[in-house]
Amino acid sequence: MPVSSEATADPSIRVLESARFISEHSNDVLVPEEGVCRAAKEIQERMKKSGYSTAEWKKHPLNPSKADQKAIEWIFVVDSLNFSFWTSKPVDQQYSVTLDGTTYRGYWTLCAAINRAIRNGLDITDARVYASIARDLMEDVFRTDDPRKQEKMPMLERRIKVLHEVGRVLLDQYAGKFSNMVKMCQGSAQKLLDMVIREFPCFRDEHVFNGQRVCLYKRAQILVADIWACFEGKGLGRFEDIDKVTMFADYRVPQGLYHFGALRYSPRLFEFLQRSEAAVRIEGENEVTADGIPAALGLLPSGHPWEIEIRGNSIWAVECIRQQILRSSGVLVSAILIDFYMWDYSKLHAKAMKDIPIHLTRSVFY
Ligand SMILES: Nc1nc2c(c(CN[C@H]3C=C[C@H](O)[C@@H]3O)cn2[C@@H]2O[C@H](COP(=O)(O)O)[C@@H](O)[C@H]2O)c(=O)[nH]1
Repeated sequence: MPVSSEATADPSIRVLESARFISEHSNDVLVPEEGVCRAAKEIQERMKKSGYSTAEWKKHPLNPSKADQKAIEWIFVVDSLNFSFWTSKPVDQQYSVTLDGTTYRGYWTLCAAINRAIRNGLDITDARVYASIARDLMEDVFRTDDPRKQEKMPMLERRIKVLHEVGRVLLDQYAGKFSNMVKMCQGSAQKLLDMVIREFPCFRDEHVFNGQRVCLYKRAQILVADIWACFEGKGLGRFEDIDKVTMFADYRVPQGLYHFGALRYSPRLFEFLQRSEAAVRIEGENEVTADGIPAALGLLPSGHPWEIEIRGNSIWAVECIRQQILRSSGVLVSAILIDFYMWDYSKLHAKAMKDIPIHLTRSVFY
């Protein structure tokens, strides 16, 4: 199934076609039918019991509690930097940020650091601030408050470059506000995705797999999904075509899908992933390649076939789960809510998943 390479097809449709193409041409990752059925049953029951909905989004203490234009600027900066938090360090050495007595790791360090900066008087969600922010200021934004910890926020240089790039475009063409781009899409998530992918190269999560261009658009789609969830599908977060948005291909949800049996790796891939975590723990990620991406033994370079197989099959697995839930119960669940649920579940049950390795890629895409 060749991927519609033309930009005419909606971005999320291009992602879904890419996911199907990747799944049909994978050698080391599989979406087992019986695992999908088991996962669909389990996930649907759990989501129903927890009453999982967009209302959950604002309940998290680090997410904006009010759906307004400030929240949109906050979501835009966070989702511009929403990539590559994984660490091979033991928990007590991991980079962390503490806010209001809670210590955060992984993705949540980004949100805690942004909120701490705003409280300290630096409005890091204002394009006039971040479009030209200096390195020392960004080091302070992401400082850890535990002097015993050596580890820092990964890929600081790339994060500064991303902020400069996206801030410049907003100031030059959208009066410095991402909410102006949201208003221009007239309630179409796909139109907004098109604009984001066109205007911001760092969101252009596209690769070549098996000779075909494939689109994964993880950060562009989660940006739209976070706005939709924050506004609970109303006002500026009302998108009549939101249901086309797919799962967001990161490195955490594949772990949860594997745990539920909806994803399987070949023995050689599984063993490589296990060894990588150990290798990176010993080796560290010292040397940095030309474009500022750290390289080391055991890392999967961005665009590696195995990385694309894991990410593409994760999108496809969630689509199969979504279709299985519809078939078995007549209930239409969005890929977004399945994704949000699976991500939260994977974080909550990290211990139960510790023997399922994640792939280690340093990338600005996820
Ligand atoms: N597929 C998917 N990937 C997601 C998220 C989120 C955060 N969204 C939550 C925030 C508000 C809503 O309540 C959402 O639940 C972050 N990530 C990705 O995970 C990785 C971080 O993992 P760790 O190192 O373990 O923290 C990294 O690639 C990051 O880009 C999601 O929802 N889905």
